[in-house]
Amino acid sequence: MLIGQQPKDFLLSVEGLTVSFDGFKAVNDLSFYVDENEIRVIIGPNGAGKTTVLDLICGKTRATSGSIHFRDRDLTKMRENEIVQAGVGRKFQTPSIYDDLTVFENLEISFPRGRSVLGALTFKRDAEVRERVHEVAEMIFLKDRLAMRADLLSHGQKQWLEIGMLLIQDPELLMLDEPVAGMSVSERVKTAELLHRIIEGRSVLVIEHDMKFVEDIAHKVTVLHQGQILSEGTMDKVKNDPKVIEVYLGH
Ligand SMILES: Nc1ncnc2c1ncn2[C@@H]1O[C@H](COP(=O)(O)OP(=O)(O)OP(=O)(O)O)[C@@H](O)[C@H]1O
Repeated sequence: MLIGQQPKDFLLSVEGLTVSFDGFKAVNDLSFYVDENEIRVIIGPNGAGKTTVLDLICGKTRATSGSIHFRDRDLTKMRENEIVQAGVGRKFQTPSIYDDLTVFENLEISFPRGRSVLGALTFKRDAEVRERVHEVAEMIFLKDRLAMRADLLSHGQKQWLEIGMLLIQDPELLMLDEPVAGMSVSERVKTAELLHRIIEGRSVLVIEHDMKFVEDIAHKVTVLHQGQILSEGTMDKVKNDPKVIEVYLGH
């Protein structure tokens, strides 16, 4: 085999992706590729198609044409629950946690069922779940809040808890829609730290408007405009791109 002639192994390959709503192409022949262990941020003006791209990847919206390969599986041919099982986790803007359960319980119920070897003893599974809950709680800065009811957490802590509920399922691709909206400055800094921690063994795809946060987390930025890529590359490259300044950053 010749070096340099093999296709690169991307975690996610989006190719020629298009979706039309009554003839309006919200996403129009879009192609982009996400590496393993990459934090990719999608930015762009309102209505650019950012949320629709995440909806297409998680199977909430069906593509009109194109493909979304997650390793070797085409997500456009799979149902939402199959996509979750394949290792794609998605967090929406509003946290969907169980307010009347504790932090521990919220994490515990998110642990995937039936992952242990069939016939494993219950106490063994319980120990495994407990260990994983503690591991994740530590990661999301909530290890001292395990016994607290979720509704007593701050807005930022609720967002972290929901990220934790996804992390406990160990997705290979985690998608987050405006994760720091409504957070304090210190919570934003900690969220950036959290994302850098969790990319070991996974990639993260984030939609974000807060440019300081984007600068802190993005390995690569994709700028969308009218369902197409306007610019792509490092934050430094895109923020100095005259096209991006004209349609987005200059406003
Ligand atoms: N189910 C739908 N039916 C019809 N039009 C839709 C549908 N979903 C999205 N759109 C349209 O597609 C376009 C892209 O919307 P989308 O929400 O993806 O943009 P966005 O970049 O996420 O914007 P924002 O930053 O405001 O969240 C918009 O014009 C929107 O009105």
